[in-house]
Amino acid sequence: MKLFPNTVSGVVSALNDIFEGKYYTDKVIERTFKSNPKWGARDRAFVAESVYEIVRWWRLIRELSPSGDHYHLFGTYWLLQGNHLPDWEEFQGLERTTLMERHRRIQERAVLESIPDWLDEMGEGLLGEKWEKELASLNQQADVVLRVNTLKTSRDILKQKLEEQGIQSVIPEGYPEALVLRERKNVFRTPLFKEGLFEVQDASSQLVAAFLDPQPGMRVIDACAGAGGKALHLAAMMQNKGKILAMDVESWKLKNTKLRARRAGVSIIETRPIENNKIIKRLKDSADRLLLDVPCSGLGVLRRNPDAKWKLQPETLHKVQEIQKEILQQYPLMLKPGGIMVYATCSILPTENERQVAAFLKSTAGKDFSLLEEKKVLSHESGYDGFYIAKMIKK
Ligand SMILES: C[S@@+](CC[C@H](N)C(=O)[O-])C[C@H]1O[C@@H](n2cnc3c(N)ncnc32)[C@H](O)[C@@H]1O
Repeated sequence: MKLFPNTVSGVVSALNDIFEGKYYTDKVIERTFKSNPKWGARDRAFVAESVYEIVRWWRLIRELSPSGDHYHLFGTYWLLQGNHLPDWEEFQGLERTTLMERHRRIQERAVLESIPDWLDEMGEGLLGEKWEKELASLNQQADVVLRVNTLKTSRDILKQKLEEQGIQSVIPEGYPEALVLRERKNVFRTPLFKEGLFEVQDASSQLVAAFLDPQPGMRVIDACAGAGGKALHLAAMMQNKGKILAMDVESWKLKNTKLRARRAGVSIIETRPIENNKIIKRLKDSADRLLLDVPCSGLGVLRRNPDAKWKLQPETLHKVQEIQKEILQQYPLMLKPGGIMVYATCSILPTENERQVAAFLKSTAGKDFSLLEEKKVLSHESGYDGFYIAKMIKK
């Protein structure tokens, strides 16, 4: 594959923003595309994929590169992919045989799998022998998975319409509303997306709404709704009948929920920012179903967000676990007696998952709750993101 100076320069400057400027990869890519409006689909795909893969393999690439210069880092990545480098001045000093020799000498798993030492040690400590396979799986590129909007179409019809646009997909077993694309494609630009026929949502994430067993006409609270991925799924399962209160401490995210609801033809979602704890208390015993899709480390979705490896620190992990604990102490009061609550994370760490639920059930706030079912989804077992879902009932 031929390299072009303008797109390689786009990759290099994106890496600079991510690692020196500390910006998030998805935002940097978005900005890079905006400032290069003339790039075609192939250029964009090259830039996005190169940036994501270099971020994913950052530690290994740095170890193998002759210097920390971002052109050298790009060149190292390019050679590791089995490609040839052009004779550009920026790539002087890079040579395949030396690089491969260095690679062969590396023994440490944390370097080979490109992850910080502390995370590798913690993962092994918490997941034991499953960690190595999980780590390898979390380093793979994620599939693009769609969730069909059953309010507007069916999975078979959507599959057919995608095919007409040249987008091939397969139906995965065990996920009734999912379609997995055969090849990565920017589906957000299709008219089908603009018509609200689907959302992009990983297959594991699609399991969460079903756990809540929402029924048409119910009153549901999604207390950590963010941009509304699961709220939209709940609305479709409820056939757009009843009420969903989408709440979040970050009100700007809820604006996105409203936009997406409009596109999806959903009218039952009401958004409410959580400005203080009074807002929670006023909703005491008001919901038939309560979803706590809590903030987490994101360690189950490293395939999608590899920069979490480098942005996450032991202190931030501790802080997010404290927030999960607080949410579990304060929010369940919104559920009616007899109601069902789901606690979910996109993490694979027991400290964010089953241990949080066990501690809640033992606490005063959890004394009326019992665990009905729990699912620990590991990426190497499912082939999709790592997730945790616990379903509880209130007496
Ligand atoms: C995993 S994300 C939610 C994703 C969303 N449910 C979806 O499916 O698209 C967790 C959300 O919790 C929110 N959050 C953080 N602290 C919170 C708190 N104390 N109460 C409610 N929401 C909180 C974050 O702003 C974030 O949007």
